[in-house]
Amino acid sequence: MREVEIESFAGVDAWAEAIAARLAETLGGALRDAGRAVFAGPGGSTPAPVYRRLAATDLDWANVAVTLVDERYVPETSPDSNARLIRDVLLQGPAAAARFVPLYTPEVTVDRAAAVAAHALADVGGRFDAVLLGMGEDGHICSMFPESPTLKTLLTPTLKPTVLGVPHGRDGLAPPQERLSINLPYLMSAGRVILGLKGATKRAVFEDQAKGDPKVQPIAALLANDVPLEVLWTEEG
Ligand SMILES: O=C(O)[C@H](O)[C@@H](O)[C@H](O)[C@H](O)COP(=O)(O)O
Repeated sequence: MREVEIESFAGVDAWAEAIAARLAETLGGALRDAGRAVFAGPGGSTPAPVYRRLAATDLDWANVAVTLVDERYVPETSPDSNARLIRDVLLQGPAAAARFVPLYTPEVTVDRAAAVAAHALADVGGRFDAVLLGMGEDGHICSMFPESPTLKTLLTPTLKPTVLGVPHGRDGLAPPQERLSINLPYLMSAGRVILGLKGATKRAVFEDQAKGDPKVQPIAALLANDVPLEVLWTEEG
């Protein structure tokens, strides 16, 4: 199990600036080396300050594909939609030129939507250059929720990178949503994975979960499977 240093930042501005700069650096490197880049990010309440800064970065955004690490199984008109957050906050200004690859597909089952999303991600290379993750206070990342029936499959390191449908019931939303989530192999094959944490509670959860069982605890799985992980934290919750 790898040890990962938690890098501390005094305040959300410095924290968001540092994360956005590292994501932009990695995307810029992929654009220089391969002429294209792929970014995957989360929804939730944490990433917006990072997305605002990343959106303003001077990159060749027309050659960047932007996608999600997970999605609630709702249309973009829903306030719960992660795609809506990406379109409203990240795909603005210079970044509006990026190609967005959603995970949600209307009028199918969540598992059919996951198969369509897996195909769409494979179409943009089946690998992420830069990934931003958030974490819930239960230690979930992406839609890898404790005790979810899909958790063990999502955390199986030997599968190919893919997207799986996640039954509702564990995400703490009201009403609980079915979800779509990338699996651990997508994080193992990524160029850079940054986990952004805010507040003392999430820091303590990370430190506790890091010692856990990689078969059923996502943070432990990140550390046990050589994910190129950096953890950036700020006290400001
Ligand atoms: O769909 C989502 O909710 C996110 O993609 C999810 O993976 C998020 O990163 C965590 O739930 C943390 O959420 P907060 O940032 O709101 O704490």
